[in-house]
Amino acid sequence: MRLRQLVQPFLNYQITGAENPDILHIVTDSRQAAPGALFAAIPGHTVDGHAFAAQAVEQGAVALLVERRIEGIRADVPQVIVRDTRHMSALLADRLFDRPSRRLRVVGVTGTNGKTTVTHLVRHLLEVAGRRTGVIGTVGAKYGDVELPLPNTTPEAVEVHRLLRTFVDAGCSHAVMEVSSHALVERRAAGVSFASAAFTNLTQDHLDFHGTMERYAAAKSLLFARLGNAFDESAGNSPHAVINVDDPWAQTMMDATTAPILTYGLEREADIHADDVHLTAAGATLRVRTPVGVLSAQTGLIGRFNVYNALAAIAIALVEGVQLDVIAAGLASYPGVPGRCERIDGGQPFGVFVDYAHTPDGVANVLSSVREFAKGRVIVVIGCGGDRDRTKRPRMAQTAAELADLAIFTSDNPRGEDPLSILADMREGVPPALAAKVREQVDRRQAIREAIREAKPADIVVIAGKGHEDYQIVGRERLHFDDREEAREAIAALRGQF
Ligand SMILES: CC(=O)N[C@H]1[C@@H](OP(=O)(O)OP(=O)(O)OC[C@H]2O[C@@H](n3ccc(=O)[nH]c3=O)[C@H](O)[C@@H]2O)O[C@H](CO)[C@@H](O)[C@@H]1O[C@H](C)C(=O)N[C@@H](C)C(=O)N[C@H](CCC(=O)O)C(=O)O
Ligand SMILES: Nc1ncnc2c1ncn2[C@@H]1O[C@H](COP(=O)(O)OP(=O)(O)OP(=O)(O)O)[C@@H](O)[C@H]1O
Ligand SMILES: N[C@H](CCC[C@H](N)C(=O)O)C(=O)O
Ligand SMILES: [Mg+2]
Repeated sequence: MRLRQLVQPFLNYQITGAENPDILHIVTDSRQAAPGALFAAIPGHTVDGHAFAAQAVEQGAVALLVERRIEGIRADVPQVIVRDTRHMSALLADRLFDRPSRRLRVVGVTGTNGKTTVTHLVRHLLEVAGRRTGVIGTVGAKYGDVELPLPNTTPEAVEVHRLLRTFVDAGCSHAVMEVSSHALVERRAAGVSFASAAFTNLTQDHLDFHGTMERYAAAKSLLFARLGNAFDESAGNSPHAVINVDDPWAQTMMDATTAPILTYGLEREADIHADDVHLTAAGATLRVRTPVGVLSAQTGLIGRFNVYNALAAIAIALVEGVQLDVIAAGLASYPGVPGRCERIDGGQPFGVFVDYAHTPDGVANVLSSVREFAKGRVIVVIGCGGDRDRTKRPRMAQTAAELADLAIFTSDNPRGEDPLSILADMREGVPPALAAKVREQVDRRQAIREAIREAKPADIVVIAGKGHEDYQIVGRERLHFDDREEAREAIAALRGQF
């Protein structure tokens, strides 16, 4: 599409020169600029993309999207000057890719915990119902048999629209995406027309970025505030807000939206309400009242928190018109998400789970869930990520020390921080009375080995915080490291003793 045609619907811009190049793609990283690219210069948290405009032009960019005119750029390269390049790059990508989100039913899932689990479960339910569905989130993008790695839970906006276009071209009718709070603040989902949006819960995380829980909640509520705007009804059902009514922040999300609301929960009265739940070591059985009838279901997902995730997925599937019996079949056949309570079985006489709990609430949930069926002790290996919310460290540590019989504190992704100082932050959360339950081993590999060597028959070892990650970020390096591989090796090393 020609540059002037691309920007024409947006009134508030200025453009330099008289050129009108053909725009083939939009890039926000100068290193990806190529002939035919429009380079969008984004002021980031670490550097300002405007500093790389000249480099983008050298690499072939034919136009620039900027917040101020950049001197020294060739006159035949037009500069489109706008107030907010992050926002405008999203809207232009939506237009360049021919509005892919309007050709799909896009479901957005937000909340502190459970997004990956819910999105993958929804994808499974929709696929069982015969709807081809793409997913975007922490473990990457997936459609059909294709899996693509992604740098963030919600990628930047141009990438989001590009992926949605890929899903349309691959014949998908639906897309399910995790919408993180960072993404909402940074407008990574701008221009996406959502068919429905779900809220799982809000507990402490990311206070380094948002400052307070109120601001964190306000970020999440942005997804509900815009729900249904510019929605094309010919595409299907009206957009719905799907809300976990048992969460204390539910009302904030409900107040933000003008869309119809479908609530789910276990405690309070809800449209989708589980009124008979049995948790077992193998998962859960549940009886769920819905506006269209009663559903008896069984799931292999472990723990009460996963019953909430299942209810969110049931609600979304209902909004998308999936029949109750198909939902029940889908719940029963769902294989689970990599790195979320993933069972590692190397023939050992104790349980080993790799889990992604990386918030105080996530740690409490996974440890209390395994406690319900553990016949022996619960041992946890846990660390906290560097360069992220420090205030959650002592709380995660305290929760681990309270709920486990033995907690081995170790490194997660130290990033730019000294692993020992992260351990010191964790230690501060442990009350003296619990100190005897805690050990420290800064080397994660050794910590996993120690936990597995320590386990006796019927104990359960939970390796928390890194889940599906197959790397460890130390300084600026990303080294291969996979908790599941490490656990298997540690078990194999003991095999003669079982
Ligand atoms: C704090 C934050 O959100 N950072 C995100 C942000 O980076 P940034 O604003 O710091 O970018 P920057 O490095 O300053 O660069 C500014 C601009 O210059 C460009 N640039 C830079 C260098 C160069 O040579 N040429 C060039 O053009 C960059 O491409 C960018 O457009 O924009 C980048 C591109 O979209 C993101 O990858 C990056 O995520 C970083 C890696 C990150 O760690 N983000 C975390 C906090 C995050 O977003 N997490 C959420 C939630 C996770 C969850 O709990 O689910 C997520 O959605 O992943
Ligand atoms: N509904 C829930 N409530 C509380 N904790 C949960 C819930 N679902 C999952 N968890 C815990 O949080 C961890 C992460 O789950 P999941 O990956 O589904 O969340 P997420 O919201 O996608 O996380 P992220 O913000 O990292 O993308 C799980 O491994 C589990 O320990
Ligand atoms: N999506 C989460 C992942 C945290 C996982 C943990 N392994 C860490 O590195 O802190 C975040 O961006 O905070
Ligand atoms: Mg996720």
